[in-house]
Formats: sequence, structure tokens, C-alpha cells
Amino acid sequence: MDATQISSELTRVLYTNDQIQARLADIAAEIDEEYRDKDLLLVGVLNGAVMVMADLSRHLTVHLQMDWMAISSYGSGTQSSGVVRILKDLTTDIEGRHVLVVEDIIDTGLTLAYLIQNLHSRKPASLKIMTMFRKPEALSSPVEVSHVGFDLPNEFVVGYGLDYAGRYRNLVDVATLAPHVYS
Ligand SMILES: O=P(O)(O)OC[C@H]1O[C@H](OP(=O)(O)OP(=O)(O)O)[C@H](O)[C@@H]1O
Ligand code: HPA
Repeated sequence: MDATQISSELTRVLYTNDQIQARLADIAAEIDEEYRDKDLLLVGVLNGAVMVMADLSRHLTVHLQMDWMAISSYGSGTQSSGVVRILKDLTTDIEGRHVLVVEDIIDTGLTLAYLIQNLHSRKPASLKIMTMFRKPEALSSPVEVSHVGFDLPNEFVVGYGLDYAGRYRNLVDVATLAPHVYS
């Protein structure tokens, strides 16, 4: 699905898939360098990070493993509920492992703050964060992010894994959702 197919529901495309892939290639080169001699575990945050995990991991050349956590705080709306819940936990014991969390977006930062505290308690050898997108509010979060794809304006966005009420995840670009869709 691309943005032109559903243009009446979108306000504007912020980043095309080509731009996303080019940025991911740059970030992957940095991660390759950082983890060249390490045993890397990518932890993807379901559901949104499916696309970035699939694309980032295929740009990487270091040996790596993948695991997934499902976390939810948005339900079917456009505002964080403020309550972060683990819906699916990791299957890997991360004690002593070099963990890189792969996120689609950091918005309020609540999901990440919760996740980092939770993962730290499992004693990984290192714990870093990569996110494809970041909103302005996240800049005041105390959680340090190692790799950011793009900073976004403070608008609700969909595509490239990001949903509104479960829809639009399969849009290849990232676009702002027209207010009439959710108001
Ligand atoms: O910084 P925050 O304000 O906490 O928002 C970021 C989180 O919100 C989205 O997840 P969501 O809860 O919508 O679940 P989903 O990945 O299944 O869509 C997104 O995938 C991030 O994990
Ligand atoms: O702007 C957004 N779009 C989709 N999902 C999200 N989760 C946090 N912020 C967003």
C-alpha cells in the first residue's frame, strides 16, 4: 500500500520508503561498527517495530539474533493511555547479552522508560536503543537513545508499522493522518 492509494485519509507524506531505507543503511553501518566483535541481540517491540526490525536487520552484516516483546499503551486511540503493559515477554535470557532495542517510534517516552527499567533488571552486558522515529516530547525523556532515524513534528503519524486502530501499518511511507479519520 502506498500513500497515493489512500490519499484522502492522509494529510501529507513525511518520509518516503526510499528515504527510510537510505537512513536505515547509514544507521546499520554505525551499528555494524559498534557490535563487530560482540554477540548482538536485537529486541523488537511489537507490533509497530516489525517493519524497522525486518529492514534494519537485513542492512546489518554482524552476526545477530532477534527476539520480541509485545508492549501496548495506545489501545485504539491517538493518545497514550499512560499504562504500559507487557503482552508478550522475551523468550531469551538477556543476562550478559549485548541488547539493542529496536523501536518504531518514541512519542511520550513512557513505553521506552518502562521497557528500559524492565530490561536493565535482567542484567544485560549492554543495553542500547534504536528508534526509527522520535517526537518532540521524547526529547525531555531521561532515556538516552543511541540511534534515531528521523525526528517528527508533534502530529499523529501512520505507516511503516505505525497504526491508527490497527490500520495503516502496511503503508510503505510515513504520513500524517487526516483529522477527519479520527475525530
Ligand atoms: O513513547 P510512547 O508515547 O509510549 O509511544 C511509543 C509506543 O507506542 C506505540 O506502541 P502501541 O502502544 O501503539 O502498540 P503497537 O506497537 O502494537 O502499535 C509504538 O509502537 C511505541 O512502542
Ligand atoms: O504518532 C503515532 N502514530 C502511531 N502510533 C503511535 N504511537 C505513539 N505515537 C504514535
